[in-house]
This record gives sequence, structure tokens and C-alpha cells, in this order.
Amino acid sequence: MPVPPPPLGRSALHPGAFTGTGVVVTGGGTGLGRAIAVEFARLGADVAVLSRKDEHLRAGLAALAEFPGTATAHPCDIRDPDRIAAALDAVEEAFGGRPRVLVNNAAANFPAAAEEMSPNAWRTVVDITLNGTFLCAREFARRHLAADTPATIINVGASYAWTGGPGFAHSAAAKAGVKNLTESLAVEWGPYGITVNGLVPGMFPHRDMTADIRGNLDRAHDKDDRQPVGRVGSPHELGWAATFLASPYAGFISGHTLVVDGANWQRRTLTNPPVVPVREQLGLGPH
Ligand SMILES: CCCCC/C=C/C(=O)SCCNC(=O)CCNC(=O)[C@H](O)C(C)(C)COP(=O)(O)OP(=O)(O)OC[C@H]1O[C@@H](n2cnc3c(N)ncnc32)[C@H](O)[C@@H]1OP(=O)(O)O
Ligand SMILES: NC(=O)C1=CN([C@@H]2O[C@H](COP(=O)(O)OP(=O)(O)OC[C@H]3O[C@@H](n4cnc5c(N)ncnc54)[C@H](OP(=O)(O)O)[C@@H]3O)[C@@H](O)[C@H]2O)C=CC1
Repeated sequence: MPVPPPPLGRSALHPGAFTGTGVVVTGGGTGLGRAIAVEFARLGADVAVLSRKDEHLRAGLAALAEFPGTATAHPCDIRDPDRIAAALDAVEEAFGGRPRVLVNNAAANFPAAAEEMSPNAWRTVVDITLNGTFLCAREFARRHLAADTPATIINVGASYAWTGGPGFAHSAAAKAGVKNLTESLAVEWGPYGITVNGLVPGMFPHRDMTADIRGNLDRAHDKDDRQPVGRVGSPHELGWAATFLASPYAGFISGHTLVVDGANWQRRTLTNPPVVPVREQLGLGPH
């Protein structure tokens, strides 16, 4: 029997747990990033959203408006190291100090058969998802290393980092890189008080999902009975996991990637369903 989550608005951490703490969420104006940003704000954090599009920056600010901490939004393409540095300068100015938490949530993805993916399509997804994550982590950590201050980085991943992602080969390869990067950085920066963890969402339907991803998942997506625990996730549950990982109660957790998906990615059956070629799954014609 599915057990519903506590409602939006509740929290396991005490009210004000992040008061005076600065948090940066890349891609925090939409979907899961916004849900993560909101859960930090609910606990008193000052929250900065980094994103390319104006409408997303505005959506992030609107979602954060009801909370007491500072909310700020900065245009930034995470592929560009200079723009990341400029955005973090602006965040520090808005907060009056360095943010302690970075959530690398921004990513790029679209379904495509591998043989039809252009070199630029591959490069674009890897550049945003893996390189962007590295560049943000590097700029954020450099500032803390120079100042000798503790910090926490959370890299949002995907479970096909472990399994491969037919139909999403670029994103799956990039997310495998993100998981591996998380492990390297946790060891490199641990001695300086910086923890680095991964956070993997499972099925969390939300209104901002891109049309092509939603279109390809709609056939089986929002169906609670496709999940081992009997329901899909609510985005605020991912926010709770992020706030826990950034809290002092998770201070001894580093280099770990936490999967929040109701055990969906570990499903196995004794006799597998018939193989459906990716082209067929994506509604593409024959080669
Ligand atoms: C099991 C389900 C998966 C669950 C796991 C993961 C989920 C996620 O990651 S969800 C995050 C999804 N969100 C986004 O992707 C954010 C918004 N998306 C974008 O901004 C674009 O989709 C972007 C990824 C393409 C990036 O935009 P931009 O830098 O502006 O890139 P271009 O438009 O210039 O395109 C570059 C290159 O990619 C080709 N391309 C774009 N879309 C598609 C497509 N749907 N199918 C095939 N190819 C595509 C585009 O044609 C360009 O290549 P060239 O034409 O060869 O230049
Ligand atoms: N939804 C799902 O089912 C799953 C999602 N995930 C992961 O969860 C995270 C959030 O996904 P979700 O909320 O669904 O996706 P969304 O499409 O809603 O959000 C992606 C965000 O990334 C931002 N972004 C994309 N490219 C850049 C860039 N170059 N520079 C700065 N920001 C950028 C976008 O804003 P803008 O366009 O303004 O730049 C957007 O806000 C991602 O890491 C995704 O891979 C993992 C597994 C499943």
C-alpha cells in the first residue's frame, strides 16, 4: 500500500535550520531545482537561482518570495566559466558573504536515437550537464579553499549513470561523469571541509518537464503502479533530501550519491519483457 509523503510545507529539519546560510541552485527556476530551492528557503536560507532564461529567473524569484530569507536570481550559462564567476560575485554581494551550499541541478536533455545524434547535440548535453557541473563546482570550491571555509556541494544526477540510458545516450554518459566527479571531488576537497554528494531523482512529474521528454514518458510516466513503492515522487520530497544532505546531520556523508526513486531503478523480473528497439520507443521510423 503506498504511503503518501507528509504534505508540502512540513520539514524534518527545525524551522530556521538554514537561517544565515547562502544556497545557490543552478536551474533553480523550474521543476525539481525550484522545489529544492523552495525547501531551503522554507528553512530560512538565502537562495540564489542561476539560469539562462529571464522567465525562469523570474519564476524562481516568484516561488521564493513568500519566505523570509534573501532571494536573488542571476543570468548565467553554466558552460561559461567567466559567467559563473560573475554570477557568484553577484550572489556574494547580494548575500553579504559566500554561499555555503551549491546545488548543481541544471542539466540538458532530449530523447534521441544515438545514430541520429549530431556531434553538436552530443556536445551540448555533455557540455551543460557534465562540464557545467564541474565548472560551477570548481569556481565555488576555489572561493572556499581560498577563504578556508566549509561548504557543501550537491550534484543532481540520474540513475542511468549506473545502467546506461538507451534513447538518452548523451545524458546518461554525462550523468555517469557527474557521479564519478562527485566521488573524486569529495576526496580532493574533504580535507578542507567541503563535502560533495550526488542526489538522483526518480519519477517526479512536474509541469516544467520539456515537451519531448514528457511526450516520451507520458505513455508510462505518471502511473503510480509502475513504481515499487506504489507512487511517484512529489518534488518537495527531493527538496527534503537536498536539505538533509546540506545539513550538519549529514556532515559525515561525502562522495555518496543518494537515489530518491522508491527503488524504481533496481527493478528486475525473472523473465524480462520483450525488447523494444529504441527507435520504436521514440516513435521513429525504420533506419
Ligand atoms: C528517462 C527520462 C530521462 C530522465 C533523466 C534526465 C532528465 C533531465 O535531464 S531533464 C532536464 C531537461 N531540461 C533541459 O534540457 C533544459 C532545457 N533544454 C534546453 O535548453 C535544450 O533542449 C538544449 C539541451 C538543446 C540546450 O539548448 P541550446 O544550448 O540552446 O542548444 P541548441 O538548441 O543550439 O541545440 C544544440 C544541438 O542539439 C540539437 N538538438 C536540440 N534539441 C534536439 C532534439 N530534441 N533532438 C535532437 N537534437 C536536438 C540541435 O539540433 C543542435 O545540434 P545541431 O543542429 O547539430 O547544431
Ligand atoms: N525530471 C526528471 O524526471 C529527472 C530529472 N533529473 C535531473 O534533475 C535535474 C532537474 O531536472 P528537471 O527539473 O526535470 O529539468 P528542467 O528542464 O525543469 O530544469 C533544467 C534547468 O536547467 C537550466 N539550464 C539548462 N541549461 C542551462 C545552462 N546552460 N546554464 C544554466 N542553466 C541551465 C534550465 O534553465 P534555463 O533554460 O533558464 O537555463 C532549467 O531551469 C536535472 O539535473 C535532471 O537531469 C534526473 C532524473 C529524472
